[in-house]
Amino acid sequence: MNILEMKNVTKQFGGLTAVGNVSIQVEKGSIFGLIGPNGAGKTTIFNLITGIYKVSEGEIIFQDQRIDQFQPYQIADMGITRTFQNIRLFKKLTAYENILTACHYNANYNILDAVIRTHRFKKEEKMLHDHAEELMEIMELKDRKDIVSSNLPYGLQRRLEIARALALNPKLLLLDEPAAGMNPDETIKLMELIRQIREQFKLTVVVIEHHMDLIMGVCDKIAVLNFGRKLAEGTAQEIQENPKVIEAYLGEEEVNC
Ligand SMILES: Nc1ncnc2c1ncn2[C@@H]1O[C@H](COP(=O)(O)OP(=O)(O)OP(=O)(O)O)[C@@H](O)[C@H]1O
Repeated sequence: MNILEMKNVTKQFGGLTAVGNVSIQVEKGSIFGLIGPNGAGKTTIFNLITGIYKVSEGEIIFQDQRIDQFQPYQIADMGITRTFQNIRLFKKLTAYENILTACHYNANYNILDAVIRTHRFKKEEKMLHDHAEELMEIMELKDRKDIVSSNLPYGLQRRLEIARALALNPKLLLLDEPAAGMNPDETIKLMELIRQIREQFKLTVVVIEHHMDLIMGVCDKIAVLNFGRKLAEGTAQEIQENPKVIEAYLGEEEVNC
């Protein structure tokens, strides 16, 4: 069963076709990779799915509902969450506060509960704190809990961004270059974490990445974009053997698109 479908989606910026007639289907519970050279249209696809950009043509369907005319907040409420290519944490808040702030998006109490500190407020607050603790633990950030996020090493900031995205209880998680700036060990660790959170949170993940090891190691299916067009789609093995993909860039000495 598909959780997300893009049908013949085109996005134009003036005369530039950033995404041209792209169709993809993402199966529920899968990890789907989007790869392609710089400027291929990958981030534009994330911006279309999340409603930041409106499609010029085509349809985007999430859980059997057309979402391409929805506002970003409506799409977020339906359970689509993303991380960004350029880290966007609350820089002056601690790691814990970053996650807790996101957990509060789903807080189930009103302002009166908060002012007079009702039983419901206290119970709910405890749940949110427990959830934040759990996410810190899963993402192995617990020993950095009280560190201001801008002081965390880059790799941990990336993990914190994912933890914060998970705090919103997404059904579909979009990761935009989660391994950017990570060394090979950190990248392998991240790969394991992506698998783990998919299982634990029953998530579907779409990941854009330039690290081919991560993409080939973690994705059930991969779509390759080139100049805004879908060049190929398939399993890691099919993609690596596809002559068009090899010609476009995998055949380069360094497998790093
Ligand atoms: N808001 C915008 N206005 C005009 N052009 C844009 C806009 N956003 C993206 N583009 C253009 O669309 C094309 C696709 O960009 P996009 O950022 O989606 O590529 P990408 O595959 O994510 O690249 P990278 O790997 O470098 O992040 C590029 O030519 C880019 O300059």
